[in-house]
Order: sequence, then C-alpha cells, then structure tokens
Amino acid sequence: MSKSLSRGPFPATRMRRMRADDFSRRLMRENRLSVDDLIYPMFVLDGKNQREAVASMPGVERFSVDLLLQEAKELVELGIPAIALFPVVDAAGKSELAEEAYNSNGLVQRCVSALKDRYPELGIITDVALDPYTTHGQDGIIDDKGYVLNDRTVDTLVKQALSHARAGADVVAPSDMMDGRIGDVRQALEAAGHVNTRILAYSAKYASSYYGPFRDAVGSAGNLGKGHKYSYQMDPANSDEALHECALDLQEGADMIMVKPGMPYLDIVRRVKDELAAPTYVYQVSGEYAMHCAAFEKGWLDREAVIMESLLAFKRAGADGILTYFAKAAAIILRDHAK
Ligand SMILES: NCC(=O)CCC(=O)O
Ligand SMILES: [Mg+2]
Repeated sequence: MSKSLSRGPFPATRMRRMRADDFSRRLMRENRLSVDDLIYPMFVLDGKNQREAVASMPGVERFSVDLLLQEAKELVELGIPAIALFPVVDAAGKSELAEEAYNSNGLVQRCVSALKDRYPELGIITDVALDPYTTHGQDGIIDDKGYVLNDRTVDTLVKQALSHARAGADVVAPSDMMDGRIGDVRQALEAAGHVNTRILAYSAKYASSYYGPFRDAVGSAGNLGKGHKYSYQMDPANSDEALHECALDLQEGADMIMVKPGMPYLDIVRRVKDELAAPTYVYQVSGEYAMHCAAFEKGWLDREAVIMESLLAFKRAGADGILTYFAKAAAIILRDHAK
C-alpha cells in the first residue's frame, strides 16, 4: 500500500482548494487574453461600396477601401491595436514578375494611406509577399521549371516593402520565407529613412494544409492549382529548424517573429519564446478559423467559450500577440464581459 506523503489521514495538498471559488481562481490565474493581444487580418479589394463574403470563412468579408474605413472605425473603438491587410488582386494585376506588388498607387498602398490618414493610432501591418500578384500563385519569381528564385524574389520584396513604408505602413510583414529577405528589407528601410518601420517576420511559416480558405479569400487558390510551397515553407515535421529561422530573422533585423499556423504549432511558439525571448506572435490561420466555425454552425462547440479558449492557449504557449480572424469577435466578447 502506498503511503500518503502527508503522513496523515488527509492530503496536505488539495489542488481543488484554490479552484473552489472565483476569487481564488482569479488570484492564481497565470495568463489572460486582452484586446492588446489581437491583430485582425483583413481582406481588401478594389472598387467602391464593395463587400463580399468568403464562403469558406463564415463572417469574414472582403472590403473596398471606403467600407474598410468604416470597419476600421469599429476596430479602433474596440481598442484593437493593429490590423494586417491582404489584397484581393484581379487578373489584370497579376504577372510573372509581380510588378503590381510595388505600384505606389496599388490597392494595398492606397488602403494604407487612407487608413493612416483617418485612424493614425491604428497600427497597419502589410503583407510582403508576391503570391497575390503572380499568375502562378507562388510567393516569388520562378524559373522555367517553376522553382522560386530566392535572390530575384528578395529584390522585388524589397521594392514592395519600401512602397508600403512610403504609403505609411507601420509594420511590414514578409510572409514569403525567402532567405535573407529580412536583412535586405531592413537595410533598404534604413537607407530610405524609414527608421521606425517595424518588421514582423513570418519566420517559422510551415508548408501547412490549413491555409486553404485564405487562398479562397484572396483568390490565389486557382492560380496555385496543384502547386505547393515545400521548397520555401517549412516542413511540419521540424522544430529545431524553426528556432534557426527565428534566430536568423532577429539577427537580420526583425522586431517581431511569428509562428504560423497556430494551434497545431503551440510547441513551436513555446520553444521560440523560451529560447529567443523576443516579441513572438502566432497566426491562427484560416483553416483553424474555418474548422471552428464549422463546429459552431453545427452546434457542436460553444462559439464564445471556444474562441476565448483557443486564443488563451496562444498566450499560455508564450505568444505576445495573435493574428486571428476572431479578433473583432474576441474584442467584443472582452468588452461585454468587462461590463
Ligand atoms: N500570408 C498570410 C497567410 O498566408 C495567411 C494564411 C491563412 O490565414 O490561412
Ligand atoms: Mg527565413
């Protein structure tokens, strides 16, 4: 018979004691989600008074600039610190060399200046990658075998990042996974006087199958076809490699590093935060959003509770902030619960 460590008839430690009442549960709570943790990814399209639903992402819409401004007003009122913009580019804006990516009067650039003009306090994050602008849907410029050319792509990414900074972007976020792009973008920003433009590096971006609904949302799924991104995004089997990627991006001048996707990669978030101790972000991607929504629609999961639990899990794993399509919903839940 095993003897109780308490050496008496009663357990010395009852873990349930602290769980018994709300006051003591609150006192020992280790992590909290606040609106300060939320970054809202948003899809933008050309035109006026346009809003389109995304079929595989219930509740997510693509907005034209005028409606984006209206939406931004609500986000500012909710206290959301920053949004991340993703453009829907029509066929005329796509090419082999993705020149539209650095058009100073392009869709993203116009959205950024309109937003900064109207809501200077709202942080604006832009996606630095070529996939919305290439005819083949890859994140870079390809050779005749379809291989994405690293250094040529980086040259174009630098032009794109500079055009975003010039338009007023607060944060540029290279999501392409080319080697050396953070260093080149940082040097170019400094040289052009954009000393305080922050870089949020998609450092550990995995070649995940959870991005499907996003590709529907930006309309690049058809262009990519059966193509894949294994030659530049990371193998889901790897973890040390994520630390290597994040460390390199920090050395090259990233201010913030990111792990993506989120929930299936919480172990990576924890390792990155523990070992590098830098501002660490996580992206709860479109597939995670879609599967949650599908279960909510079926009544299989409780919407509010599961949204909040899924986001709190990122905080517990060590994330400083979360890119999530639930950002607005979560901000509303947080506001209403504070009342
Ligand atoms: N560069 C941004 C993404 O690829 C987002 C993916 C997703 O939400 O599935
Ligand atoms: Mg890298």
